[in-house]
Amino acid sequence: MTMILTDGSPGAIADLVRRIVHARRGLSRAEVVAWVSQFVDDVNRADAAARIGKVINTMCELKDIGCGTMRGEPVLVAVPERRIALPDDTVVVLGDHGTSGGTTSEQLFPEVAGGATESLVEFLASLDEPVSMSGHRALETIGRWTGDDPMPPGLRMALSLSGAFDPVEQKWSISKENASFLNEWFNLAPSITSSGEVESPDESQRRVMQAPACSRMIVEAGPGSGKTHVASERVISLVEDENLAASRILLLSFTRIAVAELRGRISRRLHETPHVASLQIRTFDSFAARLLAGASVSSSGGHDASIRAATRLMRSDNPLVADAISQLEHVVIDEAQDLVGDRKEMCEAIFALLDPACGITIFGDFAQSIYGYQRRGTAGSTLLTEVAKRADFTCAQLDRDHRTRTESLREMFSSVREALRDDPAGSKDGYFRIREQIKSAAIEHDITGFAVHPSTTGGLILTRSRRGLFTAAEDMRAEGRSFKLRLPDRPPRIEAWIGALLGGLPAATRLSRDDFRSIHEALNPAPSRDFEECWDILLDLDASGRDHISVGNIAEGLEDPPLELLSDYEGRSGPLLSTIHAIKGREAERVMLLLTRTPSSDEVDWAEESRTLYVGATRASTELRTGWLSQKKYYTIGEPERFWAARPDHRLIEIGLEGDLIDWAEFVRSVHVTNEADAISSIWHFSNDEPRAAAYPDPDGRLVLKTGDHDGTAIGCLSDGFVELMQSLRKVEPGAALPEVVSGISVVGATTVVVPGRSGEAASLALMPLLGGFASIPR
Ligand SMILES: Nc1ncnc2c1ncn2[C@@H]1O[C@H](COP(=O)(O)OP(=O)(O)OP(=O)(O)O)[C@@H](O)[C@H]1O
Repeated sequence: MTMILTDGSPGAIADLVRRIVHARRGLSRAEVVAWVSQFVDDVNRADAAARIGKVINTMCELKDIGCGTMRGEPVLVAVPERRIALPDDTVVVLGDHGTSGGTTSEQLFPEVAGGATESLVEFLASLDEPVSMSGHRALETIGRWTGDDPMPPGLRMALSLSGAFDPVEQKWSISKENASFLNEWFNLAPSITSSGEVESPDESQRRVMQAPACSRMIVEAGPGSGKTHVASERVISLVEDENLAASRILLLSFTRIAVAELRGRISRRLHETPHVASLQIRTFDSFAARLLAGASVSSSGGHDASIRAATRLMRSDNPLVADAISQLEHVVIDEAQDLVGDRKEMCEAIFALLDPACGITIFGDFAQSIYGYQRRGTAGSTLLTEVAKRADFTCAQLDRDHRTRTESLREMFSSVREALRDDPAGSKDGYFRIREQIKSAAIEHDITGFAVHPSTTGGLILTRSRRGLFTAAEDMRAEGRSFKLRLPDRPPRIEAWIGALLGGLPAATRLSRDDFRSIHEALNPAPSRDFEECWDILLDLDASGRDHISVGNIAEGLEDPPLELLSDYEGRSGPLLSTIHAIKGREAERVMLLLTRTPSSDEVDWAEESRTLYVGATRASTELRTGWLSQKKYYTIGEPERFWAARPDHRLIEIGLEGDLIDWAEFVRSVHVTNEADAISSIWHFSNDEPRAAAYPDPDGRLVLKTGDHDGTAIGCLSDGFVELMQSLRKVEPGAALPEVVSGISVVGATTVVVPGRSGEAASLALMPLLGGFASIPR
């Protein structure tokens, strides 16, 4: 072995460590440190030893060398070689390779020519702890860790492999490709834009934003033209420039997430405006629920039934309702191309009651109309097409695409939209032509192994159908990849710690900071947010401006929860898997659009299929890829569709859709829950452990979900709707005897729920489990 005086760089130290371990196959750690120290040119021996120690730790962590103990003494041993391909196409080698990286190399691991044994994707996927670091600043190619918290081990390992990394100084220098890969992998670059920055409008946007408050306007424009952006700017301008009172503006959109995003953006901009909280920014469903509650009309049977009841109410000449609606001075509606059936009729009922001076701004894009199956016989009719026929509306356009970052995407966004406009009826040939146009705008297409493709570390993975989504999730799982899953038709999730801490307390309960601290400290397992963070969130929700909180106020604040407490997916890190339908209106830098060879089913609506592909492809701002998916076979049942499968002695049925559990108040009443706090504590424990639960029949003929066996704590109760479906799968009458047990139900999390007060009392809080997977029903 030649003796070299090193510059003390981590790469040089690693090289020396590797040499001696390679030569001796295994020796004590102290011996390695002593041997390497003599070559390190540092006057302070203790510093040098500490430096060498850190490098050795990093090498052990990455299994470049093995570490263990022999007779109580730490030892280092040689381990087999692994070659890891990095996103920038270089290959680094770990383990017992006998390759010298050169004594001045900044890199901890030498680069080699030739094939790799695994990719960085596989390496990172194999780590135990998936890491999502959203909220941190994105990594630059040259940088230094400045977070107050210690650098997560996953990031440390990834940086060590990706280029020059100094584990002592926590500094790095890596290639552009590797940096962008790591940003995606660790969620460092926000992939779904929800930025609240003020962007200066283009001319066409300005015309819409600044139109007189009384104008009635349809704004029909393509993806990325800023419809949602302009919808919120329109509201801001109505308040700031046209002096409309916040309470007289109604903005309706589809999902709670979209509404929370709009509300967040608008209230940040209007924070100095008095009564900004009285802006009515709602989903169609919550608008209907409010209207019914205001008129003391109760409605059961889910969202669609409430929408129909609200429409009937508005058409019933009820003076209170007519008065409330006629007070409005402006109504804004987003995504009008998807307003069909009951929701479309509800909007028309609203319009009929508006004062003639009330303005209306409707945003939509014909090319993104993808809810045809809701139409029920009124083919082609959406709020957008209906209003376009009215003489009292003018049409405006937005003419710039603000989403795309590449020329090929920009070109595809507009040419496919033209193709869709030219052929509204659609055809099979037209569909395949559009598919080819989309594929040629992709930076890669025909990807077959999307689940091992290095691009699928972040961004969106989109499927046409739920069936495709389930299959894609299974493929990712089989490769050990972490991902987030957005299942349509699932209940919304509000962070569970609120229900876990305050659930079951009477609405009138008041808590001081110290009271809350002791509840927070006692919660086991501890919530993911620390005491200070939780307290600040609750003070905001309470909104009374006092230094204590009341449960009733928090419950009221959660009726329109802020975005930071809401999520519409399960899983913590990795790309977001979603159906195209469930992702409309959102965007990401990177999109993997998964195609199936031909759309299945006998009666294909080719125009709708084409528009759906278009919506999927236009979510991408920078990188679009297309891949192939071979869908698994499942049977479906019910509306919305859910999967089931037959087994020799049982059937499996998908569980966890919205409405599969009865609501909290009914659960407490009908299952005779005497101690709500106990039930909530069990739900909290259960949702953290994510084990399986089972449902057992009770004497009243209900299927009660329990932890453990029949004597476990009740944590929920299956709804009549679910039980009916289940009985029909068993091919028995709905009222026939229930099975002795329905097992295998996964508790995938929990959500805080608001429990409406009885007869005018304030609302309170509870915690409900979120279910997933397939329930097993004996034949
Ligand atoms: N004037 C502008 N300047 C800069 N960025 C803008 C501007 N207008 C919109 N954007 C940005 O462009 C992107 C697309 O905007 P937005 O999502 O509102 O479009 P959209 O028309 O609603 O799209 P889609 O129909 O696909 O839902 C967003 O990231 C938005 O912040």
